Amino acid sequence: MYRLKTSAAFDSAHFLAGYEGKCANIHGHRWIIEAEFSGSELIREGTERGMLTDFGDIKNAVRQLADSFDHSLIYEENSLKAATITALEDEKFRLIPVPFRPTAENFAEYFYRRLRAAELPVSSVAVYETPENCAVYEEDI
Ligand SMILES: Nc1nc2c(c(=O)[nH]1)N=C([C@H](O)[C@H](O)COP(=O)(O)OP(=O)(O)OP(=O)(O)O)CN2
Ligand SMILES: [Zn+2]
Repeated sequence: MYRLKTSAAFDSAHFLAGYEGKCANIHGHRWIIEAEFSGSELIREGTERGMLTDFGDIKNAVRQLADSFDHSLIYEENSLKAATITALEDEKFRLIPVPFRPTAENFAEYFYRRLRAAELPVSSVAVYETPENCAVYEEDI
């Protein structure tokens, strides 16, 4: 089995609606997406011979996911009043609604599924909210 890893970071704000504690307030993280790709067969011919998949492809895919959230306020759909959203948009803030509570666990699954949809051989995704804390998503076999 071969395993490749790549990571990318983004700096964004979020809050956990309905949380009892400080994380209910808007606060920021330097989120790190660490994705692992695996397989038992290497490419046999062509420019990618001897590779599981080109580092360039997985690096770009994870980088694009990170950039799509960078320097934004990520919020769960229906967790902010319409008037609040309008006011923030009027200020030209970058708002990103997500259809899930923006926890490290949900982000790990979301990024995993996005990488799968891109037909990359992803096997797990870890999302760090702080250098010490991360959530890992991998599919049950
Ligand atoms: N299982 C999870 N627990 C929590 C998540 C999560 O995504 N999954 N997220 C949060 C909050 O986003 C919060 O920002 C993280 O809180 P905390 O661990 O307290 O972060 P700090 O490192 O900033 O805490 P200090 O102890 O103040 O340094 C909460 N839980
Ligand atoms: Zn947080």
